[in-house]
Amino acid sequence: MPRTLDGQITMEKTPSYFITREAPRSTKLIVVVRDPVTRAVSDYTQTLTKNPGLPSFQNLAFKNSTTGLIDTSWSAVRIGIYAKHLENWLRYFPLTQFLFVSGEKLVTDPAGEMGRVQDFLGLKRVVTNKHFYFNQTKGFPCLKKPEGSSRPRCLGKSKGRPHPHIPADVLHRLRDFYRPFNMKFYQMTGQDFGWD
Ligand SMILES: Nc1ncnc2c1ncn2[C@@H]1O[C@H](COP(=O)(O)OS(=O)(=O)O)[C@@H](OP(=O)(O)O)[C@H]1O
Repeated sequence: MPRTLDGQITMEKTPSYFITREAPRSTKLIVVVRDPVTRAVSDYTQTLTKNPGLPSFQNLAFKNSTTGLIDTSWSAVRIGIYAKHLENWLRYFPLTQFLFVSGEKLVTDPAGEMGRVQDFLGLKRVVTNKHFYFNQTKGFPCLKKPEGSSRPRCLGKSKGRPHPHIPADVLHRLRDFYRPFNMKFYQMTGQDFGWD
């Protein structure tokens, strides 16, 4: 991470920070969370692109496919148990240092979520609705015209990839598995993300 000078804000992002041991103390923490079931499939999709010989999603998600026992040691599943990870974080950081951004709203209302981010960081609301448009081809919002560029800018090919088909009963079992953790997470954050 680069040194931060007076008047500057250093931003760093990766999902794995949420489950790692090392993290600076005096910092604001922004966590983008989406439905853990979709998150697991997204995670799997990303790994599948790098390793096409990967076993099926259901092979990795279940310890035992007959009993439906979920394999929580698989990181794609484990990361989505947000309440557990947040429990650890709250041992060291107060809830006020966190902002939880809805991954779903980031797609349906990017300006709204960015408004919350700017408020949380104590910044003027510079990024607003007028900076976004919905790109039909990409199927996601994109930036109209980033600073210093004359062209619109969407996120790269690796963001917003189509997901493989996962059997409905597999998704159903996973949804049942996450439900109590989701409820706990809503309670802890005071936000209902509407994943059920
Ligand atoms: N505007 C816009 N354009 C494209 N994609 C968008 C956008 N907003 C949110 N998303 C969602 O971001 C998901 C990928 O982000 P990740 O945080 O998983 O990426 S990474 O882990 O840092 O590689 C990615 O997940 P997948 O759909 O599974 O690819 C997207 O759903």
